Amino acid sequence: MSREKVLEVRNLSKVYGKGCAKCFDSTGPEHNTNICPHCGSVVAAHNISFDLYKGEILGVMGESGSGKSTSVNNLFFDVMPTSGQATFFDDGKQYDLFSLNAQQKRHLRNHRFGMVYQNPILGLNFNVSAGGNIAERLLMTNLTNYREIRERAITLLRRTEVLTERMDEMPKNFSGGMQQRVQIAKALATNPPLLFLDEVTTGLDLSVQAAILDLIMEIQRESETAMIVVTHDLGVIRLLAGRTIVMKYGRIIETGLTDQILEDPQDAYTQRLVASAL
Ligand SMILES: Nc1ncnc2c1ncn2[C@@H]1O[C@H](COP(=O)(O)OP(=O)(O)OP(=O)(O)O)[C@@H](O)[C@H]1O
Repeated sequence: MSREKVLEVRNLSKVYGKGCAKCFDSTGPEHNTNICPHCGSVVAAHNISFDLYKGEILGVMGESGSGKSTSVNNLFFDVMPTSGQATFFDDGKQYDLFSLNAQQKRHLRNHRFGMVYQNPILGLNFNVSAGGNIAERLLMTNLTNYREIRERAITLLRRTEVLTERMDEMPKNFSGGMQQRVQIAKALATNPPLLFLDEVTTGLDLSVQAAILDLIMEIQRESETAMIVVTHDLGVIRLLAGRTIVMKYGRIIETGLTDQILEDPQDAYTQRLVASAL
């Protein structure tokens, strides 16, 4: 795997609420809470640091409420961080993500990042056809010709194994698995170098989950897209992620190669997570 850095995150923190001077020292795994006892604010993420390389899939694992989504949503600009830095490296350019203006953020979201949410309603426009959803994203690129856009949408839907006969139907008529495939097709429309996947198989039937995970692995093999996969599911981590971060009460409690973490977890919490999945 190439070691070209795509993303560098340093000391990212997010507090929901007004916050106080004691928030960080009074929360975290050693306090068994992410709620500050002094001011009631939620320390959703604190001191999150990691690097991501081209072609790599990084897993972010932890139980519900541990801060996984918050950490990723900061990077996709869905949430504003309380503090920290994140640098995105793209085509010889460097972007300090948390200092960008609204237009620059829009540019990265529309052209260079892709996001697939657990809930397809967040990633798809349910009032527009499947093909139209992809066209919306393609229109943000240089493609303006109707036929070219439709052909590219067909290619993407074929790639994600959505029947192209159904491309003019609304995604609300589709099964959950198909909605996820359309979301993935839409996210890939601009060939983004960075893709965020947040619990994308949660709630789907096991066989549908397996097919979506296969698709993600195929995409990784054939493109150099770097991905961050957020999940509470150890099976997803095992299959997809080369390296993994384990979070608890807003902190990273363990990080390393996925094989190592699963075979020899160092932290007691990770040991319990791994044991419970056996
Ligand atoms: N808008 C918000 N306002 C207040 N608290 C929030 C908000 N969003 C998230 N939180 C809190 O931040 C903490 C981390 O939430 P987050 O969604 O990042 O966790 P998660 O690990 O992704 O969990 P899940 O898998 O359930 O989504 C939780 O305690 C959550 O209740």
